[in-house]
Amino acid sequence: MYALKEREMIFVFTGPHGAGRKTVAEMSGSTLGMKQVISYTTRPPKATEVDGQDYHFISPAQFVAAQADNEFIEVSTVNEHLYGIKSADIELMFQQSGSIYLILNRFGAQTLKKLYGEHVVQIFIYADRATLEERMRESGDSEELIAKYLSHYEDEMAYRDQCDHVFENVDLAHTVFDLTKTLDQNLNRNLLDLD
Ligand SMILES: Nc1ncnc2c1ncn2[C@@H]1O[C@H](COP(=O)(O)OP(=O)(O)OP(=O)(O)O)[C@@H](O)[C@H]1O
Ligand SMILES: Nc1nc2c(ncn2[C@@H]2O[C@H](COP(=O)(O)O)[C@@H](O)[C@H]2O)c(=O)[nH]1
Repeated sequence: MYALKEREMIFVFTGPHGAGRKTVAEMSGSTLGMKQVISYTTRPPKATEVDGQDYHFISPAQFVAAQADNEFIEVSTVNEHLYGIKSADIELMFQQSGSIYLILNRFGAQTLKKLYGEHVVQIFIYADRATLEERMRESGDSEELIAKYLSHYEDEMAYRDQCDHVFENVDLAHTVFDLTKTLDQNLNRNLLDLD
């Protein structure tokens, strides 16, 4: 496991699927010069997804081999597919930036908190169930997939109390504004004059 240096910080974005975690994390992350650690998954890519950008898409055999080599710091199964974060990727991203971010379900968030303690800031992004359903439908997810994702909604929502910051993502510009300000304060930079 990569040993963090004193000032290195990990921001974990968690919350229900489709809440906008990826969207807001990328927007605030790029403003603050943070690097994302991309997960590996055995899930097939969706039409709009790019390998190496959204996920590293690998076969179940490749995933199992990497797991046997102890390459993953954390592994989770979601809707019958495997997801994981490689320790080497955390180290690599820290070579490029003093703070990194990941987008994980509650199990991944919990694991990173356990491993890295005070270095981890957990950020919960959510929207109400009907809004998420509408967003998933708009993005072209099948009814079967929408039902699968929504079956985790209540469990993911219950994790909000474990998180350091909670944002309801209704108006995107508003969420990104508040989030960027919060991250900036967590980094003790106060570089941004957002008021
Ligand atoms: N505030 C918002 N208002 C309307 N649409 C939004 C808002 N935020 C994000 N979206 C849209 O909702 C969809 C889901 O967003 P995103 O992929 O960022 O969510 P996520 O929580 O990362 O989910 P996933 O589990 O797919 O990674 C995307 O089509 C995105 O453009
Ligand atoms: N615990 C982990 N959760 C992860 C990881 N990579 C992604 N995720 C989360 O899984 C669900 C499903 O993702 P989807 O892209 O298939 O909709 C979602 O909540 C992701 O944030 C990981 O490495 N570990």
